[in-house]
Amino acid sequence: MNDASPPDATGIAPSGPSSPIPSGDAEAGHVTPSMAQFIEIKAANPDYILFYRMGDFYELFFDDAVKASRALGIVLTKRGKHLGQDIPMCGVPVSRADEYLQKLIALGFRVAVCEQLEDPAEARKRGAKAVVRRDVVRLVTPGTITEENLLDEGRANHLLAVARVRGGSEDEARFGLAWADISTGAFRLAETDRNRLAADLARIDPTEILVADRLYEDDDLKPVWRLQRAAVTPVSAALFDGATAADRLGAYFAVATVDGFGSFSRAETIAAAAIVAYVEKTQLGRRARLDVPAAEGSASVMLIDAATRANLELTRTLSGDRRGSLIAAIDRTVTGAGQRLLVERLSSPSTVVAEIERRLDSVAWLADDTLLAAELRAALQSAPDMVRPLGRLALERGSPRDLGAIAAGLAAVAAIAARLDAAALLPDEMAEARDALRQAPHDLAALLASALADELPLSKRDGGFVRAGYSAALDECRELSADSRRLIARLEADYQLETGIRSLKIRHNNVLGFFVDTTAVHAEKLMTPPLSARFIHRQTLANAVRFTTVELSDLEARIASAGDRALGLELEVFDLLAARTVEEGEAIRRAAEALAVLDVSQGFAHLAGTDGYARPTVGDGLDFRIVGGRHPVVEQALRREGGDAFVANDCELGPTTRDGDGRLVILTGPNMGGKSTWLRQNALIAILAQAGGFVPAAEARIGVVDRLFSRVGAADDLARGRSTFMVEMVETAAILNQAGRRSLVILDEIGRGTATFDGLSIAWAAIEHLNATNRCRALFATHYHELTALAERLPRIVNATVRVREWKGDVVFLHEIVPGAADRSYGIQVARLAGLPASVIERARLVLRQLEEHDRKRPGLTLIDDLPLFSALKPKAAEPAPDPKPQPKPAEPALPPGAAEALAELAALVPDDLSPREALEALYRLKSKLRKG
Ligand SMILES: Nc1ncnc2c1ncn2[C@@H]1O[C@H](COP(=O)(O)OP(=O)(O)OP(=O)(O)O)[C@@H](O)[C@H]1O
Repeated sequence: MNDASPPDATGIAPSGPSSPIPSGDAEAGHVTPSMAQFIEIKAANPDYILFYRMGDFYELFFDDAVKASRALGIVLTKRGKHLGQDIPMCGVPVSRADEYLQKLIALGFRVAVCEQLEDPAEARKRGAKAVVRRDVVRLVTPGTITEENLLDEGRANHLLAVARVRGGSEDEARFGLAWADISTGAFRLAETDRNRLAADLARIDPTEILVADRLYEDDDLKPVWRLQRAAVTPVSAALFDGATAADRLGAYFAVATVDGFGSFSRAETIAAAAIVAYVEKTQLGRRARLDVPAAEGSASVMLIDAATRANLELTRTLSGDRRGSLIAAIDRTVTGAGQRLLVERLSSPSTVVAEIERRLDSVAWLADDTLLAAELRAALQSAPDMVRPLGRLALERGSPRDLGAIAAGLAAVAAIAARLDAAALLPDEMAEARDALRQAPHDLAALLASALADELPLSKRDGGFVRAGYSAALDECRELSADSRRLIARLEADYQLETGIRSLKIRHNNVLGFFVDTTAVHAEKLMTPPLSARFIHRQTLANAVRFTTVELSDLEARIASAGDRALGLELEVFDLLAARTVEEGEAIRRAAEALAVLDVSQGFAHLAGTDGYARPTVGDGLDFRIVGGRHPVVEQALRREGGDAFVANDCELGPTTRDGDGRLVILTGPNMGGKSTWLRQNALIAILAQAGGFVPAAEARIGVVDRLFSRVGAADDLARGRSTFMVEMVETAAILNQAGRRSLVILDEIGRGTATFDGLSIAWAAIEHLNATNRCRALFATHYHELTALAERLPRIVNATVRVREWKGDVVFLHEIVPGAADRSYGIQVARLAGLPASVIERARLVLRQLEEHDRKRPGLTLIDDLPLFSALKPKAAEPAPDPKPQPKPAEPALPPGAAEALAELAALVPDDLSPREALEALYRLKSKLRKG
């Protein structure tokens, strides 16, 4: 489809006063005033695609046109020449600009919207060559959008800045993170280090990341930027200037010092100042309302690195869909704000037991009082989002519908507050929410309800949004305009009578305004005296002739002026209502947050009721005891398919002794038995519990997990030149280097991507390291049955397996996890189920029998049994102490007879002195020596 405007589609002559581009005959080297204007505006916004307003189109030129036409799939054309070269150009109609903006923003582009600031007629008054005044009115970037249709209702839109503050050495660099959602005003800060940086970015999941140029080019950080889904925007180092950061931040919030906001680290303050500077820059003087920044103690959230987050499919699946993710399975919220809060809680599960308990108390209370929960749910369903409309109103980008949303939201707030007032003894979190609802500006709600019409237009310029009866002056204007319409109807009847033309009509269009319309047959009559004195000819078409009259023109002027006046009055009412709403912004925002909290709680309570989720017990110990646990996503999928029910399974990872560390379970079992499912479900249960939700289990007791690691599934990362095995090893390295005593680690089939013995050895050593050095709670699924021997030697390691039943040579999966070790993987049976040709299966059985026979004769485990214990203890960083027990020398391999003589000759050979033929002969000689010996 060709959406690009043709070169003259603007209706403005290419070389006319409003065109920045010279016409085709412009001389090479000559720059017209209009071209100079374009170049100046573009030069001021070099990093932005410039949407250049020309009449009904936004035109794009030069490189912008090339990039955008490719990204948007619109036709690239050319318009005129600059310095002797064709100027590439494309255009998008103003009426569809949002749609194109959305696409460009989603692709990570930034757009500068440049408008005509005066009518072309105004410009012409200054002279034939005068250029229409234009300027950029808005910079649109992924992290600073506020439009409803550009935002995802259920997702926060975070703009994030990363500031680095160096300490004495490279290792000591600290990173300040500041992130804000200008559509809601949320503004947070955190400090992190190089190790945790990627995990924190994955947790916050921004849409745009700001970094200083130098950081953007930093070799150590480049891989981090490359991994982001967000647009990473390098900006001038001036935005991150440490010396002025606190003052700039204070100036944004109009306070003399930011000390009152809380204690921020230097890195956090610098990042926060970069955010406000960028917001100011992109909003061009309009002040986006942001909350006072709140520092988030990094110790208060469970850290989940990017790979784990992706593998566990928390908020989206590996293929990027919400469907099939954890959030899609457990989300029972009914509002956009509730959904956003749920995503935030799942992405950053708490590690503070008191906070988790507060949330769980609300869920438990609502799960108990199902009647109140149902009423709350119904009331929330009618509560539109208030925070984003409020943000738009504050930025003077609001519409009557935004006011309508606030009005409807406040009505829901009042209803819910009244319902909660009637409830006795609310838990703390809900009581706080109720208080915030009570303090909502209820008089504003009444004002909006009395002022706004039932049907509201998208744009305030369309008018008609003020309710009749609200403003006497407006009602008068409207009556006048309605009256005039009645007068027109009367005039039409009079003209019909006077002319005797029954078919005569008074019509209206945008070009002529009101006119008298007759068929060509009757026109002659109106064009001859005496009627011609009254009816003034305007236009002749094929079947119609159009006239005007003095009365009609007068009436038209009256209607237009009444309409203008009415619209003017409506706009005044709008400004007043918007100003009142923005004044009450704080209270509205608090009420909206309270609704989101209630929505998340009712969502979890609803889920508990429909899906049988239970309240977990979360404590400060190292417990991990799940009874009857299920996988939230797999369980629902099985239910949907209507096949077998999900088999619930227990998991015990708590310490075996009073002050001991948690356990490590080695899970062996058949392919397709349910190993991966079990591993993941236990991680998901921990996340849900610490997010403050009920969990899919009969019982769950969890000692707070501070960091969750997983190594499950594997995919090539060819873009970064990493094979599947390499990805696996990089992720395993991160776990072994970082997991601590409070962490939960799940590892699925470590080492399977390489030769059997290499893989087994790596898996073996990894388990020893987890046991002795990380000392964390861990689940380790493997097909290396040899590893189960470790459970006998290391007390914290236990074996578990998945039960199967063999039936007439087939395998039946029972999906039941039981103590013990598997002796085989049933891989061939699974391959048969998958439809491998019968001949291949038969052959595989034969090969397997032979291999097993061979293995029985030369059992490989003796070597492993001989390995020293605790070999994975961390080596001391200081000078190595002399080893008290010298390591036994590896046994010399027995050499074949004749080898010594052959080796001696080999040592004496100088390959460079030999011709190819002599070399070959030497080789034969050496071989025959070996044989003879
Ligand atoms: N507890 C369960 N109850 C019912 N069905 C289950 C259960 N666990 C797993 N399944 C079913 O079995 C399938 C295979 O499970 P899963 O991928 O966890 O097996 P696996 O042991 O990890 O297999 P492999 O070793 O081949 O990777 C799942 O897709 C699911 O349909």
